[in-house]
Amino acid sequence: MEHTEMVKPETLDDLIQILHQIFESDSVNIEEVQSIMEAYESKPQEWKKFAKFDQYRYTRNLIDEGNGKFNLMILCWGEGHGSSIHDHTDSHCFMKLLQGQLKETLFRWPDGKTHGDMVQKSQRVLQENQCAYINDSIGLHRVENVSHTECAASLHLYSPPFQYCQTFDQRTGHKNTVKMTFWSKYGERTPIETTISQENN
Ligand SMILES: N[C@@H](CS(=O)O)C(=O)O
Ligand SMILES: [Fe+2]
Repeated sequence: MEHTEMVKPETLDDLIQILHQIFESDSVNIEEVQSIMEAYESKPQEWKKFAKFDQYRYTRNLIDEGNGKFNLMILCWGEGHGSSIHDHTDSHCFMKLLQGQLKETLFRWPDGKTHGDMVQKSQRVLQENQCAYINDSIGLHRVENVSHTECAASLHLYSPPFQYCQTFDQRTGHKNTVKMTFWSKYGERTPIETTISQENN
């Protein structure tokens, strides 16, 4: 078994550098990535240049393209913002809380036969610095900042990177394919004309 030394990332730059090393290998060790991301202690001054909020919905802000192996981004959740129920296009999804709290609700994939409400599997509240993991074999999820007074920020790593996902109607299980866009890249707001496509919320 390949063995990578578990070093604690002292800064966000450190974390990014370690992630680059880990993803040089063709196989992803889920526990390793999860514990490295969890070990980074969030310091807002290191990531605030990427964290751009919108009044109306959560934003996706690209930080790093991981040599084509992964996309690393900060998602910014205003008070009451949430995602739709969605899948992760057969990728690994790691999600680390940088600030605030997020409620994650897991759902079963609709089986195409039964009608009506989608089946909820579990629910949890993710705390600062915690790192969650999901993929399509675990299920679907919805993520929400249920606070009416605090915003939240989360660091997401997707491998391999993807641009489209499926969203689901909780009442019927019907699905739609949506293009996911970036509100900003490398700290710069994405030009308006490229953000006209539908977003995942
Ligand atoms: N997977 C979602 C965020 S979340 O709700 O996990 C996205 O990338 O936009
Ligand atoms: Fe997600």
